[in-house]
Amino acid sequence: DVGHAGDADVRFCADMLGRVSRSFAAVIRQLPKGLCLETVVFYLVLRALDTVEDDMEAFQKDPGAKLRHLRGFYHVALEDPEFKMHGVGKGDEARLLENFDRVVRVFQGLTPGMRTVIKDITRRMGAGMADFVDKDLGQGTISLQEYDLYCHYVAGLVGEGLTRMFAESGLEAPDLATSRQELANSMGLFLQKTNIIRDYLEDFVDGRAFWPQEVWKRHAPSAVPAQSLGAFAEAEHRERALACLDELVTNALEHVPDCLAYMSRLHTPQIFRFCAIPQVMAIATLEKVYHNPDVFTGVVKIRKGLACKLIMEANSMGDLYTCFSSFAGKIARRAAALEKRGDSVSAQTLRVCEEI
Ligand SMILES: CC(C)(C)CN1C(=O)[C@@H](CC(=O)N[C@@H](CC(=O)O)C(=O)O)O[C@H](c2cccc3ccccc23)c2cc(Cl)ccc21
Repeated sequence: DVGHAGDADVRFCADMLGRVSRSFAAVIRQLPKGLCLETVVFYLVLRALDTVEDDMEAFQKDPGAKLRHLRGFYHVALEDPEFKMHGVGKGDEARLLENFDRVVRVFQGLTPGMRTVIKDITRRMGAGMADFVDKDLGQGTISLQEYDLYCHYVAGLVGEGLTRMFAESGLEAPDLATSRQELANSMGLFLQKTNIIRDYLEDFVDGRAFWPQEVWKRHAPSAVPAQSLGAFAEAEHRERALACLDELVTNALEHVPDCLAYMSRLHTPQIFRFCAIPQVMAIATLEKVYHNPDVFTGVVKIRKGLACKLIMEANSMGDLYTCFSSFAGKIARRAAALEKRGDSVSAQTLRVCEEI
């Protein structure tokens, strides 16, 4: 029972989830009652916010409007049961915003505790996104510290929100929500950094560059910002581009011990799987992109067959240790071979892989 939100609204949310998130929808649906609908709403609210942040055309005539929408989304969107947005995003994401009032009515049917978490995370994420819109990400984030801060806003906060929702549902211990913020943050950073590394070309074509200048300047031919990032796609800069890529993969791998520590504290099987499946997909993706020039000419995705195998082997910490050490071992072997050829980054990669 979700209060005055009609069944039609709940059905809309369930249908929309399947449209905006390919394989992850099935993972959310297996969550227990008392957490499933809450997570669907949370996912859709975050997706709506992400759609506003991502739209580079809709606010061209009034850039201030994007900042106002991002900073005000938690209040305007989640308080107004008639809230809709037209002309933002495309395809199913635009449809989500045009019918957002239906999500709001389901949100308002959730318990006060759940609403508090979702509203708090939406507020802080929107404010953080707005800060970075100003920084003109076309030049890439400046430093590794800003890279971590951006990932904290768009993904680390999701970890904090989910951790608090797990506790709110009574299915996981509250201590996970208080003392373990750092671990929950790492869960998000690991996923987001993997996405940013994998989506290099796609983002560059969209005029966005999330790769931190602090890293690619070290390897980029000339210090001309926007071109350098694009120059990586050209063959003659291939070696430098791969060194930059390997450094970012190594940086992402540093979060693995925290992610494993976080998941070792989960007790509910469905919640464990909900957290573990994106993690095993990410470690497999990092292994596939490490020192892989295809990253600069297309989007490197793991094969469907491997994805299915990973999903079947994400049921216990034993499964996770096996999966993570297997992929870390593959990366370490590639790094060792590169180090023999005088590669500069691979020694650091080896050190990080030995920690996993
Ligand atoms: C940016 C992001 C990593 C937070 C996005 N994010 C995720 O990536 C999804 C997975 C997903 O959407 N996969 C896509 C793959 C793809 O789109 O390429 C799929 O369709 O299979 O998982 C995360 C997610 C799941 C479980 C625990 C998490 C802890 C901290 C942070 C995020 C956590 C997620 C949970 C929620 Cl509630 C909302 C968003 C996310």
